[in-house]
Amino acid sequence: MIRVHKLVKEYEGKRVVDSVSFNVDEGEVFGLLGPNGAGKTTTMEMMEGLRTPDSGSITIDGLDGIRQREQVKGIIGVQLQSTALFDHLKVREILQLYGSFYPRMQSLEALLTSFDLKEKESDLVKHLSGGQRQRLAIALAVVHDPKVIFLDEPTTGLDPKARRGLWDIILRLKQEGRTVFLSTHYMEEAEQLCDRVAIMDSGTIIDLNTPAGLIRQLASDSVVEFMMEDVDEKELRELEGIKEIRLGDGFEVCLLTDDLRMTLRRLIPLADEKGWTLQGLRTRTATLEDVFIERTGKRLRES
Ligand SMILES: Nc1ncnc2c1ncn2[C@@H]1O[C@H](COP(=O)(O)OP(=O)(O)OP(=O)(O)O)[C@@H](O)[C@H]1O
Repeated sequence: MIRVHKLVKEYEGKRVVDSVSFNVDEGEVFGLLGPNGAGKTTTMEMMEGLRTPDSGSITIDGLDGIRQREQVKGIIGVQLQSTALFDHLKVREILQLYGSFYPRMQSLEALLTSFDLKEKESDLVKHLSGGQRQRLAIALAVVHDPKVIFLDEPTTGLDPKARRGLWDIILRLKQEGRTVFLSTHYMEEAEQLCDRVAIMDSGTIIDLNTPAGLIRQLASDSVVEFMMEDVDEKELRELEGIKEIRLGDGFEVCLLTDDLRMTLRRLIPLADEKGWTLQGLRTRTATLEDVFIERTGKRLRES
């Protein structure tokens, strides 16, 4: 459905998108994951026809994303940042207004119902909660029944309940057969929603796979976390199974292991012997966040 080939964008001589290529299949939810400044928004805005690439090509449903921008606009939907919504219009009015920009519009009633905005239809946009505003922003992106939807960090700043509400909506867009292109800082979101994820850092795609595939590539599959004062990294490194040690701010220790059972069997007696207190010891399986740190050495923005 989407083909991006060797896309390049420079600002003041600095390459912020550096020969990026990927394909997005019809009907998939494709995630672009990366830290602040990685180049996600610039990439998406070139795909949306809002910025012109310096070189490279974009094809969306067979149309040239650079030379056939007007036709592309008819088949894509772009979620506006909620701050850009017209605060002084009512929910129903803004949906009608956006619908009027296109030759055909989805049924207003169906939109209000499926985005859970029926009760709010006569409320002013400025009186909506964060989650309701985001639902409205996505409803506005699909008023013209587009094949492809671009969502730029749709759940940033939302509480967990509102975020999950939006996830349901995004999965429904997929069930309707639409292709969803999503940028996010939230690992859990990428794991839950995306069929495939491209990891972007410093203007390039450094990995692209299914969430499970990315995690499988990790050298370690489990993580042991605890808090400890005066970390003896050398002793910890010699524990069986340890692939990597990450020390966080404060006293946080994170051990990545490919043999959780053996690591724990050695860690506990070692802590007794040395008189270490391992506060809040817990284990978990590796996540996309671990993949991201391993590949980039960076953390994504904290949720
Ligand atoms: N119009 C512009 N002029 C100059 N530099 C820009 C412009 N837009 C973006 N940049 C720079 O390009 C780089 C990539 O920015 P971009 O917004 O694409 O990153 P991002 O991955 O979307 O980050 P975020 O998650 O913070 O939105 C950043 O260093 C940014 O400062």
